[in-house]
Amino acid sequence: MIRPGESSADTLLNHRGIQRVPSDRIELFQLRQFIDGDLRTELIRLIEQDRRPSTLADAGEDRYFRTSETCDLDAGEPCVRALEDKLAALNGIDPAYGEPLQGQRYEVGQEFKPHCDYFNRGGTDWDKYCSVAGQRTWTFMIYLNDVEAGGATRFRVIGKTFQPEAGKLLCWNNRRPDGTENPATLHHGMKVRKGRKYVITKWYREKPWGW
Ligand SMILES: O=C(O)CCC(=O)C(=O)O
Ligand SMILES: [Fe+2]
Repeated sequence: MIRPGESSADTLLNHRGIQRVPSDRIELFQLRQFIDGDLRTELIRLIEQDRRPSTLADAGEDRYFRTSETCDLDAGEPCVRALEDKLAALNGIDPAYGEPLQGQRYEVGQEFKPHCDYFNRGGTDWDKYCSVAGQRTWTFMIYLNDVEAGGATRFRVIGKTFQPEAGKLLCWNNRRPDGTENPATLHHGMKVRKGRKYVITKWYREKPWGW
């Protein structure tokens, strides 16, 4: 039996059309056309309405590390609920273990430099972000639009790059099979060169988020 806060390759591969990305270093999957045009339009509208500069845990010296804008999506909005339901059906994770959905918007020149989504144990912000819900476990990310140029997501340790494509979902386990954080999940939201990029990010935790 799988734990309520967990997903697995077997669960994900039950979904028609999902592909495991070949790598023996990460559990990483891609699913095209996960969400339709109406839902994408609604989510983009919400991001436009409520965006604020993106922030970082353990922010270092580099003010240009993450230059995008972020939107905390209101769980009461019907389109946000619809996306939560689709994610739960795909990954089998009890929604209590998820952080609230976020939207990200990148203008030309904006990026999120190479990083891992898990928090640094012992980092200055560990207690602030992890004392209740624990470490991040899985990441689910959905591209809401096609980008005219740039904006790919590059996993440089495993040499794989994903182009933004409206409705496409990427998801990966931030841990190795033994449960420790996996540095091979390092990824870079590369600069948008032309157009604008919108994505949804959903992160899960070891313990309930405490909604
Ligand atoms: O925008 C991307 O391609 C990556 C976003 C990302 O890595 C994040 O929000 O953690
Ligand atoms: Fe990330």
